[in-house]
Amino acid sequence: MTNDDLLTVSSFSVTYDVEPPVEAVRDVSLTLRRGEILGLAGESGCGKTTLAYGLQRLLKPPAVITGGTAVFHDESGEDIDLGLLGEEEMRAFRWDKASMVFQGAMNALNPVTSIGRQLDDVFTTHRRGMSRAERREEAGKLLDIVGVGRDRLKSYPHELSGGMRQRVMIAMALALKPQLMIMDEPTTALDVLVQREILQQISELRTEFGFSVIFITHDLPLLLEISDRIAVMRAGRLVEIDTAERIYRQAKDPYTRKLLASFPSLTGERGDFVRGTGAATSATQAGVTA
Ligand SMILES: Nc1ncnc2c1ncn2[C@@H]1O[C@H](COP(=O)(O)OP(=O)(O)OP(=O)(O)O)[C@@H](O)[C@H]1O
Repeated sequence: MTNDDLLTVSSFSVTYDVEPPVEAVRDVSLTLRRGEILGLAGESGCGKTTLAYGLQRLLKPPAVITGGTAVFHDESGEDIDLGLLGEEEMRAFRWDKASMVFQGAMNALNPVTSIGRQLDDVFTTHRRGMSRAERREEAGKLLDIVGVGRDRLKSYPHELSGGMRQRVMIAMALALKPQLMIMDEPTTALDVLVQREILQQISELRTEFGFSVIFITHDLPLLLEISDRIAVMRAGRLVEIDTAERIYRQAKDPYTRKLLASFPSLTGERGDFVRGTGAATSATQAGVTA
């Protein structure tokens, strides 16, 4: 392990204790680096969501973590074994150090409270020392950062489009400057253009703020665009983990190659996969996407 690592997952396993039991995550080991976007790919049902929720200790019965560890290497230098945190500590950890944006999160906003107030609540609960003016300033700044704009502080969720509401959720996830953001299909419900814009922004934000992202989707072309590395899961197991470029050009595992081949947009001309600082744009221009 080096200082560049943020999270070390070792032999992590989760079973749904139903009849017959479902071994949803089997013996998964991986290391997440500080500041990287790690894409988690694989067909529906391969265990992506279960792994993400398991790491955040958000699973409910009948799910049981049957083995393994997840250790968070905090920027303070402290190593935090997530399995050893109590419920309260884990809740604080989730806001403070590792936030989550899930599919349909935009519908999780409170419909009868303005978005400014909802952002304010995050600070009132978790940053008790902040003054009212500071909270307001910070909430406005966050709305600017995610492209909603501080003039929307007084808006209610129903006054915003789906894309705007999802951006608000991303602002909330960013509010306490976490070191990790786990995003589970955060943009699938949105229009493709809006989706791209938001992802582009997340990529820029992580460069600015230095947080890591675990990004889950079964949209492999999209992952190839935005991820630094991609982890491929199949039937609960991690079959391959490598840079997006190597996954695209020379995937080692036959299943990864099969998965790539199932996206018509990726099977045409090879060799035109370009990545730069504006990864999403360059890859799109290179014709990698659908
Ligand atoms: N509450 C549950 N009870 C029993 N089995 C479950 C439960 N939740 C999920 N599973 C099973 O666990 C396995 C992994 O599911 P999971 O949702 O983690 O996969 P996924 O890769 O995230 O799929 P998707 O992309 O469709 O969300 C699947 O076989 C699923 O049927």
